[in-house]
Formats: sequence, structure tokens, C-alpha cells
Amino acid sequence: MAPNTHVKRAFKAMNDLGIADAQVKPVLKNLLILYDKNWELIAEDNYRALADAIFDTQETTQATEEGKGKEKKKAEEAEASAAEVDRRKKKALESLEEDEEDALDELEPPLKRLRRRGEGSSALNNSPSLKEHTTDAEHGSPSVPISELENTNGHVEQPDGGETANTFHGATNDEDPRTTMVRYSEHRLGTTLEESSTLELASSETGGVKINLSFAPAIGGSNLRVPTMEELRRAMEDKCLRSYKILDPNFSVGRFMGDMVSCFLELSKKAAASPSPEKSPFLTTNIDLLKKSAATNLPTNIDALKKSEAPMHVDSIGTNEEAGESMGLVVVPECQISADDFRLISSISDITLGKETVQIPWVNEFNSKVPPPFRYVAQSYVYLDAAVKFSLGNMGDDQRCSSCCGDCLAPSVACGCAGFAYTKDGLLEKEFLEECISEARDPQKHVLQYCKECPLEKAKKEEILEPCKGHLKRKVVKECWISCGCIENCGNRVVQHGIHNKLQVFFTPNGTGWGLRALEKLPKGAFVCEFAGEILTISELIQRSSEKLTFPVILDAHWGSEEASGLDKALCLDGMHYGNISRFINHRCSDANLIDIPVHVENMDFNYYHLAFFTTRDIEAMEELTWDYGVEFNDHVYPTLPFHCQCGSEFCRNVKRISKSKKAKKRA
Ligand SMILES: C[S@@+](CC[C@H](N)C(=O)[O-])C[C@H]1O[C@@H](n2cnc3c(N)ncnc32)[C@H](O)[C@@H]1O
Repeated sequence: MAPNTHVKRAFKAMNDLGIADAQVKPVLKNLLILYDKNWELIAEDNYRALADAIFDTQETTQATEEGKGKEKKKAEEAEASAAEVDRRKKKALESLEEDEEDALDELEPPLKRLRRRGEGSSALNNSPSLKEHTTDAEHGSPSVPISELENTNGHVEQPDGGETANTFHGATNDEDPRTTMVRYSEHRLGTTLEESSTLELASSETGGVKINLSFAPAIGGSNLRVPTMEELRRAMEDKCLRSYKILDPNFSVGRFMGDMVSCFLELSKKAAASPSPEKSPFLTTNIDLLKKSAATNLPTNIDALKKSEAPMHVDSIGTNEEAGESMGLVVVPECQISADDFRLISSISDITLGKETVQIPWVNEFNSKVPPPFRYVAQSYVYLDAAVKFSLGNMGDDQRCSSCCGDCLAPSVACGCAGFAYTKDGLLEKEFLEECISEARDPQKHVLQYCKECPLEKAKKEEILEPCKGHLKRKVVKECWISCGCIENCGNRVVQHGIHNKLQVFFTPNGTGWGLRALEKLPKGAFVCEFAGEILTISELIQRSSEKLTFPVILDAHWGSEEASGLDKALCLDGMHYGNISRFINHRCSDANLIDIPVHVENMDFNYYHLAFFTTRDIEAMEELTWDYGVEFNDHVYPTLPFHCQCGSEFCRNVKRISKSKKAKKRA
């Protein structure tokens, strides 16, 4: 691609985030030097590195300017008058007025602008009007009650007719007679708060469930000014954009808070319906944790709630595994999680962070552990040296079906792709699947290919190179692709369309850590997910495995062939650091309910870049999904940490090995 095109694309991606060219240019220049003009890296993840660098630069500049202005500000602070407070308050109140919004557009943080782009649709039509709160000064109460929340039409939002969750509160147009506004008193806004106060951020309709923010001016400093809700909302949205790259135009902190209240309500209703106290630990845990938070001087309620959404690396936090403690809310000291870990944290409702077309939640019903941090990728990426090549020009006629047209699996189309691997229901053909299962469970009965210099043997780096143990000439699915004349939803395109079943990552009760399960019944031959991760050469994998934990699979299609020989051509996938949900699939010896099958999508040569999991039998809802990693527990070819297999299968190779060695010891 011409350099100019790269640059244009980078500018365009940043413009879409609301970042002006002038801000992009200097940062991009530096990044190009830093990344040695590697555009692939820069463009990765929709120019994430560039966006991060711009935000970091902005933060640094801001911090420098803040430093310079500190001294000056101190002097000015002393002169801060009630009139100034009035002016700010008025501005915040007016900021939501439609006609002013356009004028402010350029000054607004990018997220706000993005959000407003969607306002013609549902996003802002449903958004609540913003209000101020009154203090209960007359009654001497330190808490700040809020009124019912109304939408812009003046109606109380009641989506399901029951108790509803209100959302974040902020400034509103105080001239609007339709709104019922409750305000902070001028006095409260402009003066020091003597006692500890609680600011209500969101509330259910009856006030049964609330999100409060506690603040104690006595501790925080005597010149605290309570920000308006609008100020707080803007600052939060800006922060969300910068820290977590929440770019959905419909995202709003208000909704987020409201959703949190709704979820809490729903869960507590469910828990109340459950007869067993163990099944409703949410509230008790909450209280316990808040007690702990108070005892350990942890941040207040809102932080505790924020952290409940924030899984962290089990090793990097002080997890609490006292008997019976639920995962409902987890409070951990902030200092024990790094900023990077925090970014890798997966959402409890969707571990994919929106990267798949379906949401995949996670749950831990046994202890307070949370999934390990990793970067979720829906498709594989080349790490560094792997020669992953596919080009339309290099695709020979023998590598594509010449008769693809319409839906290749439709009865009227006599296409060579029909009946090869998939049925018209998108399942694997029975015969094809059975052959794959037989290959995997009994490889010795099938055709093995032998390399002259086996990459796997070479990888062991032993003094004397062992002969190749043989590689299966595996059956491969060939999907139609853009080079075919068929339609996008042709029945011979399954894996490339991604996950579509309801799945869940869960903490297993049998000592194998996290696992993956189906939340609905799956028929035999159904596609579940791909093994996505980083594509590495074997030598890169060996190097990596000596430094850190890996979870690799070998992409060894046709390794016996001349072209494929050599450590740098033999490829593998590592799903440990960049990966998808397959990194949670546990091993089961021999009779696993998933099988991994190579899939050709873009290329048909000796390597394949897609390894997909299909069900080997019908699966029940809530059943754990497992696959046979193909490990032999007595060899160390597989460059991952050995584990003591707990699969429970009657064919468990680990159990057999243990009992064999016990017998041998007895005989000796
Ligand atoms: C790819 S990860 C699977 C997800 C993993 N359970 C987790 O908690 O992240 C592979 C690791 O899971 C554990 N594991 C998988 N299958 C197992 C089994 N049958 N028995 C014991 N441990 C297993 C081992 O620690 C193994 O190294």
C-alpha cells in the first residue's frame, strides 16, 4: 500500500474517534519511528496503539500544564467567589440545551460527540433529563436524596412495568415545567461540607436499590466543591473513552449506572425466589465486602461496585476464598492491580468485550477467583516471523471451485462444494465428522507422513535428532471464500462467520480451573468456535515457552511435504496472551465432546491458519465443552506446562500411566 494511503487511513480512524489531524500528526510521526514503520502493528485493533499514544500525550501535556498552573491556581483559589460557583453551575445546567449543544460540539470530549451522533435514534431519545439534587440540610441529614427520574418527555421510565432503574443524575433545563427537579441548594454548592455526605448516583424507582458515592470533606480537603452531575458525567465518559476505549455511540455512564441497578434488582429478585441461602449470597456478600472495605479503608461503595465488574488476574490480587464467599462482588485493594491488567479485564457479561457477534459471559459460583487477563481476539494474528501468505493471484484453479454460485449447498446448485463437509443446516456431514473423530482417537490406524527433519523433533534441541514420529494427513474442511462466485451466506461458509451459540466461561468444580460450557443444547457436528491466537513459527514458540506460559496448538497439516519443512515454516498458534474463548476449553482424554478440525478459508497450501472446534455428539445445556489436547503425559513435546489430568474419562491416559508406573514399582 502506498505510504500516503496508510497515513490517510490512520487519520481517518482517528477522525472517527473525534481526534483532529493536528493532534494525530506529531504522535503518528513518533509512532512510525518507534514501530520502525510497521504499519501492520500500527493499524492493529483499529489503530489502538495510535489512539493510546494520542491520549497519553494529551494526559502528559495536561499534567505539565496543570503543574505550571498549580502555583497560580493556589492564589486564585483563595479568591474563588460564590459568583464563580453560580456561573459554573448555571453553565452545567444549560449545557444540555439542544441549541447550545451544537456550538459546544468541538469542545466536547470525543465520547460525548460520538454518543450524540446516535441521538437521532434510541440513545438520547431515551436518555433521562438531567437533574440537580437537593440537600436535606433542613433535616440535618448528610445524604442527598434524589427524586424520581424522568425522561425528556416528562415520563418516568418504566421499561418493564415493575420497579425501574433510574439512571445517572445531572443538570437539566430548570425552566422546563415538565421536569420535577430537585436541586442542591446554593449554599451547599458553594460552601464546605462539614460532615461526610452521600451522593446518590442512580436509584431504582422506589429507592430500594441505589448507587451512592460517599465523600468526606473533612478527609478529602476543606475546599471541596461538589461537582454537578453533568460535570461528573462528562468527566466519567471522557475517562471511559480514554481508559477503556468505549466507543459505542450509545454508551452513556447514566445507562451504565441504571443497568447496574437493574441487574442488581433482577438478581436479588431471583435470589429471593431461591429457597437455599447458598444460592442467594449476593446481598450478604455485598454487606460483608462493604464491611471489609470500611475496615481496610478501601474506596467507597461506587468503587466497590466498579471492582465487582472488574475481574483481575487471580495471582495478582488478594483473592478471598473463604468458604461460601460468592463472586457477586469482589473488592480488592486498588494498588494490587496494574493499569494494564485493568485494561485486560473482561466484562462479566461479555468476556469478548464485544469482539464476537454474541456475548459470552463468565461466572464463578465457587470462589472469588476471576478469569486471567488476556487480550480477546476473535481471529488469529501473526506474531512476527510466521510466513502467513495468501494472495488471490497465487490461488491456482485447483484451489478453488469453479462452479460456486448462489448458495453452494442449495439443492438447485450443482456445486462441488455441496455435501463435502457441511449439511445445509450448517452441521458437519456425519461421515466426514466420524472420519475426523476416528483420526483423532486412533491416529495410528490412519495415514501418517514422515518429515526428513521434523520441526517438532528439532524443537526439542536434543544432541541427536530423533526421527520424525509421523504426522497425520488430517482431513481438512475447505470453505468457500471471497474468491468464489457464491453469496456471503453460502452454506459452505461456517467457521468464517464466527461463534453463534450461547456459551459461558465458568469456574469448574473439578479442579481444572476455568472451563467453557454450552448454555443451550448443541447438535452433533455443530461449529462452536475457532482456536484463535497468535500465529508463530515453531522456533518463536520455543523461545516464548522458555520465558512465559503458552497455550499452543501445532498447525501441522502436511508437514511431511518438502515445502513445509523447516522450523520457520512450521507454524503453531498460541492462545495464551491473545486468544479467544478456546483458551478456556479444558482437556479430556479420548472421549472429549469437541474435536479440532483444520479449516482452509483463504489458502489451500501446506499450512492452514484456522483450527475449528465442532461437537462430536449432541451436547446438553450447561455441559462443559472439552477437547483432547493430544498430549501424552509421559512426553514433553507439547511445550506447555504439564498438568495432572483430572478429566475423569474412563480412557484417561494420565490415570493409565500412573497405575502402570505403580504396577512397575510394585514388580520391582
Ligand atoms: C488452555 S488452559 C484451559 C483453561 C484453564 N482451565 C484455565 O483455568 O484457564 C489449559 C490448562 O487448564 C488446566 N487443565 C485443562 N484440562 C485439564 C485437565 N483435564 N486436568 C487438569 N487440568 C486441566 C491445565 O492447567 C492446563 O494447563
